[in-house]
Amino acid sequence: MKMMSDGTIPEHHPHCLGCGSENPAGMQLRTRLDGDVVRGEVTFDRRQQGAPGIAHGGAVATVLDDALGSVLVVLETPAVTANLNVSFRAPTLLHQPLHVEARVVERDGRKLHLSARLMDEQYTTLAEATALFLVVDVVHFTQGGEALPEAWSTWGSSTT
Ligand SMILES: CCCCCCCC/C=C\CCCCCCCC(=O)SCCNC(=O)CCNC(=O)[C@H](O)C(C)(C)COP(=O)(O)OP(=O)(O)OC[C@H]1O[C@@H](n2cnc3c(N)ncnc32)[C@H](O)[C@@H]1OP(=O)(O)O
Repeated sequence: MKMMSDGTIPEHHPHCLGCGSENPAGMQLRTRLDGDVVRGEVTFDRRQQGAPGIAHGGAVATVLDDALGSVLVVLETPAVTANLNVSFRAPTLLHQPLHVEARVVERDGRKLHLSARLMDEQYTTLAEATALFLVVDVVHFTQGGEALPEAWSTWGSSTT
């Protein structure tokens, strides 16, 4: 299990590994492990706006997918999103601190069934996702021709 000394989960985006930079679309998502659940906080701003004052659904899906990616870091298991199903339960407002959580539901061979939830400050659900991740060999991530983070070299890459 891979964590920093303060319990936070290291940044898992290869392009900004270790630099404390932003996630896709400029979203800052810091995650930590709480029992079996990855928890994090995120605040959307105008860069993620869809309708006026409201986050774009694609940005919401990105945060949920990214929180699920943190679960992979905890598991130290290379996997990719095969299917992501998002239910939007209430408008996600910009400029509000939000809670995110993600967890493993079930593992069946290469198939990782995961779930994630985005909540407002009062923990009211705004969006929830179920996802199928498929465990892949590390070779999968070399297809873009970029160097892989050193930390990934110790991860289990068994796909069985
Ligand atoms: C050692 C170090 C390693 C380091 C690793 C770091 C880990 C990453 C950590 C951090 C990363 C950054 C953050 C991540 C954040 C979010 C993750 C993303 O956004 S990932 C990008 C978007 N996703 C893709 O680009 C996938 C594109 N798709 C593919 O590459 C393939 O389709 C793939 C690998 C997913 C599956 O291809 P196949 O050839 O390996 O497997 P087949 O034979 O098609 O399927 C296997 C089983 O899964 C089912 N399956 C496949 N796709 C399905 C789907 N969409 N829905 C339902 N079932 C599906 C099939 O029906 C089959 O099931 P049956 O074995 O017959 O029971």
